[in-house]
Amino acid sequence: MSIIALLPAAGNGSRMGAAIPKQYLPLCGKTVVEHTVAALHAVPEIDLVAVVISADDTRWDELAWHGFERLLVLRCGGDTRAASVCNGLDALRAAGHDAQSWVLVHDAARPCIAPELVSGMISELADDPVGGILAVPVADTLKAADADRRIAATRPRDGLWQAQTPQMFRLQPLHDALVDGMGPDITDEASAIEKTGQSPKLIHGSPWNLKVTYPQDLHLASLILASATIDKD
Ligand SMILES: Nc1ccn([C@@H]2O[C@H](COP(=O)(O)OP(=O)(O)OP(=O)(O)O)[C@@H](O)[C@H]2O)c(=O)n1
Ligand SMILES: C[C@](O)(CO)[C@H](O)COP(=O)(O)O
Repeated sequence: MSIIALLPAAGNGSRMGAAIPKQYLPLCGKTVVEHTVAALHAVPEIDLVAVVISADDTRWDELAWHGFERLLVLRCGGDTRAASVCNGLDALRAAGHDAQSWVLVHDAARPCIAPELVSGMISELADDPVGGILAVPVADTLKAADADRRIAATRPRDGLWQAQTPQMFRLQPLHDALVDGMGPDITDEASAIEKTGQSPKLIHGSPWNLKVTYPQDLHLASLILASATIDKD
């Protein structure tokens, strides 16, 4: 049974407000997506790194991908992240990948993921009947805002976690959950699985595994990657 990383990379990055999709923005000498692909490709347990890009993506082919012998590009991005993931799962099944293959869906916009964190996740979930996600417990006090951006209420944070990626589920069950549950409330793979009545496992992630969403996130990601390089030296 193979273990596949599936990277949705077909977004427009509207919240970043850049002239190009954020996955192609420069970060520490490469592009965001190159860092993410390199990190997942460095996980020894992963047999294939499949990247979902838009059918009209013109930037992917400008990058140098030699040396990534387990890399597959799927030009089947959809109108939403969930649609891109679903299309990618369809393509993997059509290519003959086993329905029970483990698939780790990871945002291309999370370039600081540590390969050892992914290996630990794979080991912890290897025999899990459902699958699970990387996440971090909420550490800040949570406030609900009113229309005037004033505090309307304080929300209890006990037991709350912030979901990250990878999110690891079996190929066909994840595909079917996404197809059956597709809607604006499905912002990650786990929410589709939860809709089927199953409870994915929470695996401790890292605050460094941030999603590059706004301009300040790119600066933070560069500091994280630079410090990771220093730690390795
Ligand atoms: N139709 C989409 C939308 C998003 N994604 C991918 O899903 C990941 C997380 O989504 P998000 O951070 O929301 O990226 P964007 O949709 O590009 O950003 P925004 O919502 O600000 O437009 C990103 O790697 C993005 O490329 C995708 O593959 N297909
Ligand atoms: C999947 C995710 O990264 C988990 O936190 C998040 O839901 C993606 O949200 P986005 O609005 O598509 O970036």
